[in-house]
Amino acid sequence: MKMAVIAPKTMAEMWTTVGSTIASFVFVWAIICQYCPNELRRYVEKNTHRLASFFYPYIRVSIHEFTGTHLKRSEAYAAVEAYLSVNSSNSAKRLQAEMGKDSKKLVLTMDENEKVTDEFQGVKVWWVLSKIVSPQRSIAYYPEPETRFYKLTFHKQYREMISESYLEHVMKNGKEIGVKFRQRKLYTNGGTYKRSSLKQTMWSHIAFEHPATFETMAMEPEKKQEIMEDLLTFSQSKDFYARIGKAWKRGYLLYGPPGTGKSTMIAAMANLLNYDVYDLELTAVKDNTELRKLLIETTSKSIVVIEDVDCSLDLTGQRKKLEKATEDQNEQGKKETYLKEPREESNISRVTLSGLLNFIDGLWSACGGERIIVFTTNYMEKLDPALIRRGRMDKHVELSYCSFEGFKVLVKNYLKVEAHPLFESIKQLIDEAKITPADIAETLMPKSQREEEEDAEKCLSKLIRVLEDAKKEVAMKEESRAKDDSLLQDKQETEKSLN
Ligand SMILES: Nc1ncnc2c1ncn2[C@@H]1O[C@H](COP(=O)(O)OP(=O)(O)OP(=O)(O)O)[C@@H](O)[C@H]1O
Ligand SMILES: [Mg+2]
Repeated sequence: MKMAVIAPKTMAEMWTTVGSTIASFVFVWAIICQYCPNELRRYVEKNTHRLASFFYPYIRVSIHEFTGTHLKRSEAYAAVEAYLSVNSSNSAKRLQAEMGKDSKKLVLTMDENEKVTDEFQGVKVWWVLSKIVSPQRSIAYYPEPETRFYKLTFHKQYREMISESYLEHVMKNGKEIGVKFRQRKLYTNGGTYKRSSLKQTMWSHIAFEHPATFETMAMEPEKKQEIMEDLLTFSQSKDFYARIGKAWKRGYLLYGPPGTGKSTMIAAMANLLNYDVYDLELTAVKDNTELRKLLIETTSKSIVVIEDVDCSLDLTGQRKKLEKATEDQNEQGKKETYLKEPREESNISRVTLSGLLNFIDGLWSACGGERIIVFTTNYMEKLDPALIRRGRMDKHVELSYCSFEGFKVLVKNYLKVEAHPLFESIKQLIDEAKITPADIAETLMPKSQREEEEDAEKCLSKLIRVLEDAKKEVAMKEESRAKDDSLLQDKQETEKSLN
């Protein structure tokens, strides 16, 4: 009974003493800060830290999302994030949820300031996710620049074991988990988002969910097989590239008329290799420096795509104009004039051909590794030869009008038909009709579920009519071209005879 009366009083007294000691310490510290010379202040500060760490038995390790001058998200941070999402999300009470692989399941990761415990070989460690908000706010409308970091705390007696075995275990597992569970992403640089700090990415992304595969692509089987083998060989050739001293990347140029499957093939490539896709909108890139920054921010195991590269920039023109300027009087002056011209209009992209060439195979292009660069174009002849020479664009793939082999793939995909008496007529027509897989796909598209099951014949008959019309059109075009050619020839001969 006596104890029960005395204990609260003693506790209260004790807290009063602790409180007044802290208050006196703060008071003395404030006086030191205000009146003491800097040297003395630094001396007191240093020794206070030493004293504190002498009594504090724990060690802390921070793993930042972006570090110092690094422009890329830290791989170590990503590995810790993945590791903790699997190993410790059960013990965290506040979690963040993000869509996982193929949008099937939510992946949970710990929320900011949440503390979780992990155990390794009987040793307990603690992880906390924190963030630092930079005191310099750039522009009021944009979010404050902030960086996040994981803080690992463990007892100092396990220092060696944690720094040698545990961290290695976290990195190894985290990377494996990251590859296994990550939702692949489709990135673009085309948005209106502006960077508020160096540490925010220039790419925005959504989940990559394109269903195209090489199996569903209409192409000659041998050509398809060759491309698939080339891609798989590339993805397994890390050591080979290191041995021959070449950056681990490969360039693909896909060319052909519209609707022949260039974009579809990029999706099929990404699905085959399990890569992310960076769809680079070149016209939205301000200049070569921004292009380089975008490149540095791409991760490995990715495909960087520039669609319709002939339309993206006046690459051929740029070079020609430059050459002309060089030939003209006052070489240097003219060259500079041209280069400065677009600066007046701030929206015009100032990416140059040499900037793009550097992007593909300059020194920076090697960072990250395991990257495929794909250009697509409808007009290969419009491109500067330097841009597409072998070594830069290692593989040139022509996607052309639909062949009979391609048709068989499409009809199997769309109508689930592998053989039909009407196939023979289609085989006779298809090469001369010069029709794209996109047009065939549209004709074969069942208008209802019933049609798919019951009326393949109707679709195939319709396709035959479409092919016949297309064949007639091709014949007419060829006839008119022949007429034009002969007219031109006549004109030239008349001119020659007059001269
Ligand atoms: N080779 C192909 N195999 C299967 N489907 C195809 C093929 N080519 C085209 N298609 C179909 O046609 C549509 C358009 O194709 P896609 O966008 O890939 O053509 P593209 O060559 O990229 O055209 P563009 O030059 O206009 O960008 C696709 O949605 C796809 O369904
Ligand atoms: Mg396309």
